[in-house]
Amino acid sequence: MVASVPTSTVTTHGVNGDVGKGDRQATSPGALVMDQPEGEVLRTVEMYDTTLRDGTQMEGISASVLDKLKIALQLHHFGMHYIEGGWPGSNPKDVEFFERARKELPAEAWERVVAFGSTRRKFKACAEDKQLESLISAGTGCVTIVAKAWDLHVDHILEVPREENLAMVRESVEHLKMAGKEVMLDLEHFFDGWKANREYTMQVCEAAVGAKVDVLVLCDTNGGSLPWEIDEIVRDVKAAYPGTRLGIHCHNDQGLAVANSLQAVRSGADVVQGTVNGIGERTGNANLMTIIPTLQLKMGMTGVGEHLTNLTALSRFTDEQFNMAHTSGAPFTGISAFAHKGGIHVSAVNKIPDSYQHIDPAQVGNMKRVLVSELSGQSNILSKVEDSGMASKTELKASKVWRERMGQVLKTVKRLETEGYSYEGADASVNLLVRRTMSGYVPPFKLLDYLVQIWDSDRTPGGLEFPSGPTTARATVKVRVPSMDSEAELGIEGENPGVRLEVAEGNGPVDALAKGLFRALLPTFPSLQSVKLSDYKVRILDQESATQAKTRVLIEFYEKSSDVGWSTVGVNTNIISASMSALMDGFEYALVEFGQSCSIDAGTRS
Ligand SMILES: CC(=O)SCCNC(=O)CCNC(=O)[C@H](O)C(C)(C)COP(=O)(O)OP(=O)(O)OC[C@H]1O[C@@H](n2cnc3c(N)ncnc32)[C@H](O)[C@@H]1OP(=O)(O)O
Ligand SMILES: CC(C)C(=O)C(=O)O
Repeated sequence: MVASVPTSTVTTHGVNGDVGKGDRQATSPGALVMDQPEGEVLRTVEMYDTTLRDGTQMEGISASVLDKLKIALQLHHFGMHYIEGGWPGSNPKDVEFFERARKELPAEAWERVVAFGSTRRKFKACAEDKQLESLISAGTGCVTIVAKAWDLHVDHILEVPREENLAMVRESVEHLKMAGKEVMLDLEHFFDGWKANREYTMQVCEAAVGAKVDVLVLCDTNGGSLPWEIDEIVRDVKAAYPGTRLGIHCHNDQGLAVANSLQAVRSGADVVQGTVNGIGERTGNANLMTIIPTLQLKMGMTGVGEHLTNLTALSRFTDEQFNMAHTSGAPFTGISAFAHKGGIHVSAVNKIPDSYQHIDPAQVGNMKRVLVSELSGQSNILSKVEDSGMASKTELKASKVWRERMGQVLKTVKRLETEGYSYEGADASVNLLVRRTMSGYVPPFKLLDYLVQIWDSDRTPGGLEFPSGPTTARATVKVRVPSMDSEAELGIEGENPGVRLEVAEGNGPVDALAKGLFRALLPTFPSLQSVKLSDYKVRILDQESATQAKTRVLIEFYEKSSDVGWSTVGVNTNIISASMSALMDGFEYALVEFGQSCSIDAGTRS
């Protein structure tokens, strides 16, 4: 399998070996090239992904066959060396996964898929073991089986004589090797077993190595080991079996799975098992989204090569498939992983990005973000102005007017955040705060008034026949569009040429208001056609005020053709007013950012 995926082979260079200048430059600033056992110059470490097997053992996760196929394909594109697909002896869904993966995945992806199972059942011949049979018929080139390595499990869980467990290991490995498989043996509870009875764990290894196992995977199943214990034990097994590839499989019960896996690699492990985003049984598995960039950027290995820039995309795609909320603070891949909020941090990263970033976010496909909040200094606002293209860094530095504007915006942000606004998730509202300080800025429209009626569709208040079904609200929206003042010049009749009054119904008051605003603005600004609302979040700020509480509304928008998104904020004790402020900011931002396309379409006016 190694030979079939040369581009994504992880290679380490020992300090004692000939580490070229180019290799060192590939690491991040200040990173140390990994030290290896003396005399070892070049070593290959492979990435073994168990998202689709151990990952799905996490509470709350249930994946369809299609989900698993989609993830397997992405893992392949990412350059993962081994993709454990599931346990065909466990359930029909996993059987179907292997059947479909063989037919539907590209051949090179299928070559990387691994079937998982266990050693034969106790006191049973391998040839009669249905579970081993299902592993063989899954058709993968590589098979991984789990075996007991801790005498406690042999005596009290499996409840067999220790000799029988050794026979289960030896015969199962031999059986699968006879079937032509590459065989990995997951030695469950290896570290606990070694600490309790080193001699027995070594006998288990001996049985497997004697049967020509390809990889001995040492598992920290309960996740209770410490990095220095991992170091001692991996080195011990490596010394005993220098010619056998070793794997590491760590659980995260102490939050040490990544550290333990990296330590195991330093101590001699050749294959690292883990999952995307660290999902897995209990507190999860070792997070490959942290391990891979660390190996590649900090430990001088080639990792998954140029695929590393897809790390963030893979991480978020997998969350999406499993319907899990993305962890914003996830190292490397989280949306907050390179987000800077404190003014002192932003001031520094604006000068030298590495001052508060351990790597360049682009290396893992992530990006630096600057947040605006009450903890900001002028540097935060400066960043936003520069990013939006309103002014260049040089202009911003040289211009007294800009400095005053930014000071004014900062003051406004701090005052409004005291009142309940939160700007860190509302970049578009920040952008408009800046624009509104600029002389000559004319908002593309002005809200004159609005009215919302709501009703319970099951009743007919006042004897009126209110519509039933999803429609529960009606909004009347009146706006003034300065650019329409020219309508009179174009010969379009009307009492108030710059004013538009529209009515719309929706499945709630905010929906009706959004539709009303769209309707009022679209004829003048057809570019709004491609603007969509994607999310609406409400937060009650002072719950103790009960129904009089202040409400913060955050609305997310996106523009369909460019897929660019933006968010706005509104705060009020009246949820409708808060929503209307956020809605208006969203539309105003769309018009100033994506062009106002002020073609007056008289035909749409009735
Ligand atoms: C550390 C890990 O994560 S290992 C992977 C764990 N993942 C899973 O268990 C998910 C998939 N599991 C399943 O679908 C089911 O548990 C099956 C199909 C494997 C087995 O189901 P059942 O036959 O009903 O057995 P059950 O799950 O109740 O118990 C497990 C049996 O396997 C035995 N067993 C455990 N490990 C091994 C092993 N390495 N080799 C052989 N037998 C084993 C246990 O002793 C127990 O048998 P016993 O009741 O005779 O003592
Ligand atoms: C089967 C093995 C790898 C396992 O999941 C564990 O030991 O945690």
